[in-house]
Amino acid sequence: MMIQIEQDPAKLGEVAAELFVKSAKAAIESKGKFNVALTGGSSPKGLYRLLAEEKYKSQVEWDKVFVFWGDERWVSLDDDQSNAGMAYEMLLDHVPVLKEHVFPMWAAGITPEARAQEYTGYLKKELGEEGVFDLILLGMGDDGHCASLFPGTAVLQEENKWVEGYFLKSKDIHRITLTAPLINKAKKIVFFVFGENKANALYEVLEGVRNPTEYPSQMIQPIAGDVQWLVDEAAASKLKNV
Ligand SMILES: O=C(O)[C@H](O)[C@@H](O)[C@H](O)[C@H](O)COP(=O)(O)O
Repeated sequence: MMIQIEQDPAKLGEVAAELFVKSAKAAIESKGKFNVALTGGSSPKGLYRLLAEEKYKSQVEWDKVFVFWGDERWVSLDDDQSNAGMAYEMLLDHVPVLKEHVFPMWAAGITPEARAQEYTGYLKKELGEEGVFDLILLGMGDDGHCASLFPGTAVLQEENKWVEGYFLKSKDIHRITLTAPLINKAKKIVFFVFGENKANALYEVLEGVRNPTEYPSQMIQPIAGDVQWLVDEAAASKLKNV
């Protein structure tokens, strides 16, 4: 586990962009492709903007990049709430990624539960049975959730499935999410945690007693890979061991 704290979130966007490029290069060099899961929320926007700029864009072999998501709100791509819609707008529409290599979680005319199975099929095809992502980006909510692993939800108990679709009562919306066991197989996981409203949850997740039902981000402990936390000073303000 590594934690980097900066006053300015823009600096962390640059750190993440360097890391994305490095991770893509290493994966493409070793196996000819890069499997990445993107995150929604506001925190990764700086990273997406940078990756769409020439400086970083030119360093990635986009035709070898396979794009998935950590989670999605069950809304169509043109909805303001769509994580995939945001990523297209900020990044994917501006880089030469191949359309058939981009896998939004939402699809029309199917239930989120059935889509979760379908999505698992795409993952098995591109990642293989091992299910090891090269890179997974995650945000964290002020309640300690990440992806759509929300406090007190049944998906937190999942041990086998890679993807789950379910109705999130507290937000009155269906969600689809990668499960913790799949996320934990990744080579590299990067958390973005920006803003004072995250300070309490971040303290609980990193330094509080173990209680993943209440603070699901505590479940993210890669088996063989590593996790890097990119945190601004406001979000880090309650941490003691840094
Ligand atoms: O669909 C979602 O709800 C997101 O993927 C979620 O997990 C997000 O990353 C956090 O809520 C942090 O969001 P912010 O970056 O906007 O604080």
